[in-house]
Amino acid sequence: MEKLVSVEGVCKSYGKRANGVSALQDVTFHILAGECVGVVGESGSGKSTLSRIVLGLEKPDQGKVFCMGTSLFEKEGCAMRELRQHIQVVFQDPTSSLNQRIPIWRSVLEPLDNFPLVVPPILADVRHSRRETAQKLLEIVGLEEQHLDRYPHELSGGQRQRVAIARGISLGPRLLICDEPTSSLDVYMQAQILRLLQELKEKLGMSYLFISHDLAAVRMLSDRMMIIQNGRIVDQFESRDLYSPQRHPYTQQLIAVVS
Ligand SMILES: Nc1ncnc2c1ncn2[C@@H]1O[C@H](COP(=O)(O)OP(=O)(O)OP(=O)(O)O)[C@@H](O)[C@H]1O
Repeated sequence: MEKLVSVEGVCKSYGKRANGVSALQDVTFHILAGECVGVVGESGSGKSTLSRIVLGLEKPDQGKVFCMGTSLFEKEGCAMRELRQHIQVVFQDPTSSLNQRIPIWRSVLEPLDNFPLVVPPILADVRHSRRETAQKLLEIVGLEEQHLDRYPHELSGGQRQRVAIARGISLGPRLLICDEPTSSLDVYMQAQILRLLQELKEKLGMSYLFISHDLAAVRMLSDRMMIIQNGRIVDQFESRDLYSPQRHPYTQQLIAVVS
């Protein structure tokens, strides 16, 4: 199967070397087309640094990231922009990722407005109309027409996260990075958003890099899992093998904490 993303020997430090923080150390993994790879780690283990690097927002000090066979940091201008269109992200806090001053329908369209020539297959029949495009995107994430003209503060946290997901899928990306997408929600909403992500994975066939400190959530959605500790991937396995006795001692510690 096609390797959609390859991360090879990535290292990243912040601050001066002697007393700096090593956020990622020799990180290597890949994501296949249509696959969901989960990353679990404690606070400060390097998860968000990894997502920023795969998004192309931060350069690694060492190592390479390939997206669809092209090195992410060797491209510039239009080529980089085109590559970025295929990697989208949903962050933890939907409130800060949505503009409070514009209605939901305009927020949903922002990524498409930045790429006016992109017509993802799911929007082919409505792309001629901005309003219909926004409505279709909301429908796909389980919101209704009545939500189009509301402002972010007029929605619940779970509904705002659905809007953020609608934006995330609007360009028909090959990879959706979900960086703690359920952490700001209550348990009931968390389950709903996980179910939505699961449905979208099946419907749209995109890959996910699903980042969380929640072992159970990651296991539910992921085909494969990686455990990150102090910037290093210490364990990688098929999700069904989470409880295998062969797991790394640190993975076993994480399991013990939640069981
Ligand atoms: N811009 C930065 N400047 C300095 N240090 C940073 C910066 N970004 C991250 N770090 C440090 O790098 C390490 C990894 O941080 P990162 O945010 O990637 O971890 P995380 O696993 O996402 O944590 P959390 O779950 O709390 O968000 C931490 O020690 C953090 O303090």
